[in-house]
Amino acid sequence: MQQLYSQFGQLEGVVIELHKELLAVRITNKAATATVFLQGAQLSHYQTPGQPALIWCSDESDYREGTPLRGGIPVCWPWFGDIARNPEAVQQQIPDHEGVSAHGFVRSRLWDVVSVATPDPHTTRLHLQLQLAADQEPLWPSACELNMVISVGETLSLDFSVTNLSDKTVHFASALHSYFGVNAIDDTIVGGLDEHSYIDSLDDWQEKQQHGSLVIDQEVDRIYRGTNHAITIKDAQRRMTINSEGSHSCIVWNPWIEKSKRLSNFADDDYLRMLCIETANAEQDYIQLAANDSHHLKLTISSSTE
Ligand SMILES: O=P(O)(O)OC[C@H]1O[C@H](O)[C@H](O)[C@@H](O)[C@@H]1O
Repeated sequence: MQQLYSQFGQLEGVVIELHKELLAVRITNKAATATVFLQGAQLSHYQTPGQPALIWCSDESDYREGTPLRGGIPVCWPWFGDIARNPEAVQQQIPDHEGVSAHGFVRSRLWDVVSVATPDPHTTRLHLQLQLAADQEPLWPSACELNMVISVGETLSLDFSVTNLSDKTVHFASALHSYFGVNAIDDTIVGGLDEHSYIDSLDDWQEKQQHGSLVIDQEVDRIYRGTNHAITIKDAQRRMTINSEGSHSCIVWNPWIEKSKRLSNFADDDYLRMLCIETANAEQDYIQLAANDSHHLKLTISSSTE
């Protein structure tokens, strides 16, 4: 912490802080506030002045090493959800599937801070990195470099990139598992999914078709296909817009009443105030990355009250 503080803690609007066992960078500039944890490069908070927080994070998160926070934007990599539900090519990259947790392993790993910059009073840019050396990771033997650049300003943007440093093509799935804060889930409409097909994981992984806007009035856990355009979340207070690059799939998830009771670090009624729209490379949209190539998964979030 001392070293981080002397490197980056002197910058105006940048505070290095400890939440129980976890280090975080707290950012304040003229346009927004944000908090990013070094564990998992996980953003937990983003808010613009006079607006409710855009990103939701559970008050029950326990801030322990090895446990991702419940909320914010966890990074899922190199598989999404249950490993057994990933494409064969992704599963084959992982040597041993026994007892592995959902959503890969990098969301609970400690990332390095490469730089923090404030190019102007309205923008702060944080660059985090995770180096995976060849044959050092039980769950990922190929050498890869993961970078996350988070820009905090009037909009929030994340650029998650993977560079394949091995001499073979690698295959992976990924997601920026964003938990959005909503005023009331039963007064929330998701736009941008009309006429898209999706996989319904709650109905035997059947393929279905979305017609019109999506209203959340029950448990929802779906992988939408072909979502390489803006998606909107409209509640009583505002419209949030999610733009992505390098992604053709997104997951829409709300645990609703019964699953909320079973979820870790989640209050029974938290489902009323959150909705996950996860910018992803999931299911058939998994990434095949040649040696020395990089893939960028980018997400930009903005909101307006009109
Ligand atoms: O509890 P976690 O491992 O963080 O997963 C939370 C949720 O993530 C995704 O959205 C999945 O589609 C859900 O099935 C899962 O319950």
